[in-house]
Amino acid sequence: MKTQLLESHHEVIANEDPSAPAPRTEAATFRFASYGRALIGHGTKAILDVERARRLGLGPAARQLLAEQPQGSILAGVVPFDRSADPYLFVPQNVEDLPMRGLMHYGNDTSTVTEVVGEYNPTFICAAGAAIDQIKTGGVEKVVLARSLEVFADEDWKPEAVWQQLYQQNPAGHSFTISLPQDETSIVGNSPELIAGVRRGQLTSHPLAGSAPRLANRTEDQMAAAVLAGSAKNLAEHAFVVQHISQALRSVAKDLIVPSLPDLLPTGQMWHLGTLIRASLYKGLGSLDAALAIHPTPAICGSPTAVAQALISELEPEDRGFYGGLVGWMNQDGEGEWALLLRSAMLTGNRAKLHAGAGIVADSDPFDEHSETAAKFRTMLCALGVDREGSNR
Ligand SMILES: C=C(O[C@@H]1C=C(C(=O)O)C=C[C@H]1O)C(=O)O
Repeated sequence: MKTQLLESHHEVIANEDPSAPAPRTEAATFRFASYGRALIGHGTKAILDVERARRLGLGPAARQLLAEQPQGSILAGVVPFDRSADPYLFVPQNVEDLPMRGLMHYGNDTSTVTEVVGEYNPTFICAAGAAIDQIKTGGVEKVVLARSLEVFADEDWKPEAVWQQLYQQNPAGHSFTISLPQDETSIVGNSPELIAGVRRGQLTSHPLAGSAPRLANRTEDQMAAAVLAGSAKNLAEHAFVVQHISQALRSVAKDLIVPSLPDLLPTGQMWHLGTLIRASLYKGLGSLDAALAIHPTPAICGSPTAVAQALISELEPEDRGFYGGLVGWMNQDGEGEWALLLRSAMLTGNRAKLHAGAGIVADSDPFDEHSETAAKFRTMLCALGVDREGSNR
């Protein structure tokens, strides 16, 4: 799919020979794997000027920057959860489009974990209780609260190794790394949620809301999925997200096709309710415009958006940064993929900082929501080597 997306790309280096040695891509500034292929960006040719983005709007500024680049360039990067904070979007010096199977050379060779800090988080439980009180008072229906966790290793984390682990565990997700220009930090993750994908003008969005942890016993796991699919609370929460997104997409697309019932999406660690929405993107717009029209969805923020966002700033002890934002890429035809930035970690030296959140509604139980975030952490924890035996689905 990506080969077709980038068929006009003059810098693509094909690597279809299965006997060829795995290309080494340790120095990549961007990696984005989905559908069995990966875009690997090297170097940084240009960075989107945040002043230009403020002046023109992020979507138009991104398209303008791409139009100034040599044919075949792509824009890659991250947009924060908070739309008023600065994005980090850049044009890699060159980009390769490679089959994932040719890239997997790390195996289980990740750093050894020495300490995990924050597995039980009473502050989150109190914040969830306060959010439930606010919801019952009125003015806000749902707020998604997140918490963080730190994992330390005996040596520096290797973003590429963690990325390969994530892909191995969840090949159906969108596995990414981004090297940030400051602090020698990389963001790495495996998102199950496509906010906007565009190919030949056709837009797809696959919002998720409503979750349950996967279970080791096969029968129990199937039961958990069936319970989720029949849960009135989760179905209502899901329908609400789909309605919000369908409405928001009408500003950038037409001919929306919205299934009336969600499907069940399994990741290695979670079951989710998901709805595949399809539409035709208006001419002249790109995949980033579509993603920005939806972001932040009630699945990561809450509803109404502004009230939920204010409550998140009040109740969460730290700024989310890029967690809950967008990660992806776009080419000069506007095609591309933007995923929700979650099931992720910021890697700085030997420290990994993880985030996970859960949607709080009037009948939520703070302890259950804490458990849901614990289940969502498992994607990254397994990739980092904590609890790897729980990742064998
Ligand atoms: C907030 C997270 O996940 C989001 C919330 C979900 C839910 O409430 O069911 C499901 C998927 C994501 O949209 C996270 O993984 O940190």
